[in-house]
Amino acid sequence: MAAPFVVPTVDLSPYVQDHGPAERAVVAADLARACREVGFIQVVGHGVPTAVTDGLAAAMDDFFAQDLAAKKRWVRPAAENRGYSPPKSESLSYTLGVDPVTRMNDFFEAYNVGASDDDYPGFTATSDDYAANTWPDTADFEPRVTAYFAEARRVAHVLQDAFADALGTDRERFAAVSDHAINVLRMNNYALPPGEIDLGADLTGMGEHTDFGFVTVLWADQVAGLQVLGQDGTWHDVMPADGALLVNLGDIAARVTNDEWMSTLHRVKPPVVDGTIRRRRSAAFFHDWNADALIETLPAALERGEAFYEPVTVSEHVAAKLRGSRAGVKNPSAAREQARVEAVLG
Ligand SMILES: O=C(O)CCC(=O)C(=O)O
Ligand SMILES: [Fe+2]
Repeated sequence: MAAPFVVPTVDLSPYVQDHGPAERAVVAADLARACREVGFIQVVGHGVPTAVTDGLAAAMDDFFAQDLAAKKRWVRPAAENRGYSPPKSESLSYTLGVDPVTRMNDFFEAYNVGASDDDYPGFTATSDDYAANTWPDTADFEPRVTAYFAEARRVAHVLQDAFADALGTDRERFAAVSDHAINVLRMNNYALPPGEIDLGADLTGMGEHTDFGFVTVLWADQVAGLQVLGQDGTWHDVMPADGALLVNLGDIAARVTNDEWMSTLHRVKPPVVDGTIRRRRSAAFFHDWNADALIETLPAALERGEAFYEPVTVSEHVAAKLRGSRAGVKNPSAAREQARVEAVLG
């Protein structure tokens, strides 16, 4: 029988506060097990001040509370992956190369910000991956979101070092491919006005998908809705423990480890209570590496077997995924993911 589904909790403080190598080795081993078996981790001891996450939540509330017309002033071209995405403008299951089960787009609305080339002295972007941010005019949106972005990026880099240790890989190897990383923070709001809910329909907050990057740091409300696909082939509700951030691996981590680590499928189905969606918020910080970095299987993983994936640049990989989500084109290079999803969804 498969082991019961549990998202392991890992205390990152030996890395955050730079305790000795013995304590760090224990953390690295715990992370490795979680990455192999689940692909999701409850991370405590991350050092993100509550005032910063409170500020993020308040900035999101102020922005999303506006009417749709006011929010639509901040829509940007899809290729830039910045600004406002209205409800039902994306369909995440297309990123996997499968049709959405309901053939209805996801109802989340989102605001995206990300790294721009100004953040990286000496680097000049040649693609849309580093588009400058636009900041809505709601009070203190920029300082509050920027403060959280910096913290989430710090946590992602701490995790990246710990992952290098866990994989027995030189930290420099990952640092070199992320010195101008495409980092994106997607702030998600799951809410639909009463009356827009057709109770007969299978409502999807965000369709099933895997994240594209190396690692995702996820802040979320303690409201049900996030569901993670277990090794048992069923969906499990996951919400952050008190004070925890959820961390999950993305496709880059699966590719470099030749699927020894899991880029786990997940989706969001917020609960409907008395005919109204229980509002839920989340903010996913995607640490995606440099646009021009090549995603290649690590030598240690190749010693264990033939590579499942062709090398691809981060930019090509992200573009193939986003074409699916935004333009309704099934991602043709997601064969392995597609097989996994179809095994579950039929
Ligand atoms: O809302 C959530 O908890 C998950 C969001 C997510 O998976 C994403 O933005 O990629
Ligand atoms: Fe995700």
